[in-house]
Amino acid sequence: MKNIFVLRLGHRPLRDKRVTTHVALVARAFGAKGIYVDGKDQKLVEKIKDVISLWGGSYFQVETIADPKKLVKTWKAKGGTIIHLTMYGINLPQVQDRVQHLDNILVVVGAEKVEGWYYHMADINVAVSNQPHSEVAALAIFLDRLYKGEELNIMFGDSKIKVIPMERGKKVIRSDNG
Ligand SMILES: C[S@@+](CC[C@H](N)C(=O)[O-])C[C@H]1O[C@@H](n2cnc3c(N)ncnc32)[C@H](O)[C@@H]1O
Repeated sequence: MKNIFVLRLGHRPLRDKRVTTHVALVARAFGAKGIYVDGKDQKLVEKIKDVISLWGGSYFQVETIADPKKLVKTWKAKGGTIIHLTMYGINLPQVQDRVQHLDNILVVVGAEKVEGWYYHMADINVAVSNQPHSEVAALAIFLDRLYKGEELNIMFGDSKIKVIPMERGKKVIRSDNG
């Protein structure tokens, strides 16, 4: 698994609760090692930790941070790459070969308008099509191209619950008598 972290900018606890939760769930499910959320929201952190406790992935870090610019500067100073997902960037098919060789990426996604500073600091501003849509969709497709689809087979060895895939119906097994 690559060293991929997500930085979710501009989280507003009341308005963005659901979308930021989905950004975090996509990050965990599709092969990131953690998420930094710009803003204070302990409830959100607890919610993601509850999912991790049941579905596994205890390595996945969830942290709220007060100074996202410091994180970006530190990430770059340590030799990591900043990928900012924005509809104004270079469309993903044109940069995916370059991106697939990278191991150490901070993927930045916004909520509302993202400050120009992030566009300048990014090593690549990547668009997932040049049409407006959602940070959840953009992150999912970015991770899928980065891992060439292999993230869909991800297994969490420490999960307490496991889905038994079937064409019809729902079956899960639990190892914790829950
Ligand atoms: C709802 S959009 C807000 C976009 C906002 N109007 C702006 O100017 O940045 C929230 C986030 O979704 C992501 N996003 C939306 N459309 C995208 C696209 N086509 N490609 C990549 N990321 C996208 C970006 O990270 C963006 O900051």
